[in-house]
Amino acid sequence: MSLMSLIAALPKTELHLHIEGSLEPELMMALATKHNVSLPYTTVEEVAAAYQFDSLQSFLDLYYLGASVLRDEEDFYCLMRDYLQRSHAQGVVHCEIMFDPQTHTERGIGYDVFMPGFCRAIEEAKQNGGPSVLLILSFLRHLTEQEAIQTLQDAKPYLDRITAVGLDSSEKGNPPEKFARVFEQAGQHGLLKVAHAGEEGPASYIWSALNTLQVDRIDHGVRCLEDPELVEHLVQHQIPLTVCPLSNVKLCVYEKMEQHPLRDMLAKGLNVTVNADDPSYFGGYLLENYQALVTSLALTREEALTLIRNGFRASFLAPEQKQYWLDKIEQMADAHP
Ligand SMILES: Nc1ncnc2[nH]cnc12
Ligand SMILES: [Zn+2]
Repeated sequence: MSLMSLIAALPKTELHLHIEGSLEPELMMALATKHNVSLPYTTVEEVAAAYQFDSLQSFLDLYYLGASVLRDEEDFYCLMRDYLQRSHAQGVVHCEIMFDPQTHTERGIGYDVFMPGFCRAIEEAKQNGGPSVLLILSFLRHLTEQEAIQTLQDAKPYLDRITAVGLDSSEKGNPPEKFARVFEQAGQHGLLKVAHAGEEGPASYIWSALNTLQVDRIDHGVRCLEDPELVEHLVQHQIPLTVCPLSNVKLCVYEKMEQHPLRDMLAKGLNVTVNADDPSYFGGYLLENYQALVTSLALTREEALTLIRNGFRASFLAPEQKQYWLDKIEQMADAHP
């Protein structure tokens, strides 16, 4: 069995996935027609051709534009259904999915529209043997903390469906400490915490996410490598980093996949996981990320197994569920030496 066939067959997690970033050009065009939304593209090929980014911001501009076609409950249902079908086909058994309420509420589309759509698709996946799903409510960091506090308030009727809060969007100039109070409030509601940090922003933002926001995981975190003391801290406390290789290359964090430090990070003992981020914008879902690591970095079988195990260890699953999947991985790895 080839390494890629083994990776494909093993149960896997997805811990860093923006549902709005899984909007495929086909669905975007269909919804633009349905709602009479005008986009600067007329064909799926034109959409794909526009996905050339030179920074996080250049991507975010198109990501928010794309999300503007999502209008009614059925649209959000289709978005989640399509993502869960694709990830199921790739052997993903558990997903922790971010959604950006403010991308929708700013357009007058409320929780009462997107939450029922998401939840219907999640229930359906559960009935059909698809992945289990936990939801992460992510605040847009280019907006104010007061707006994030309002967003958390508005989520109150839905908190039983939400596991954690997150922090995404334009990183530079919007440090984690800007959101100290809203993360504290989220903690008081019993929510877990993650934050994008050290993607484009400096290593100091990772310290701030840990010390000020008290996050359970860091999304991206690759720039920790610029601060040896931080690396030591992350290794010592085994803080999970949800790394997204295709995203990092597409957004020019690294020029080429061959330059990606993922194997060095593993060698240092960092608790690294592999994830897709915004698969329809970055050229692939979870397996395409693994494929890139195997092809461009010569990822080994042991490293691949470590990454896959780390995904379950870093997840918000209950300990017995983690153990169930970790045992399955060992059985399957033993059966295919
Ligand atoms: N990779 C990313 N970084 C920051 N914000 C995002 N929103 C969606 N994808 C993102
Ligand atoms: Zn992200």
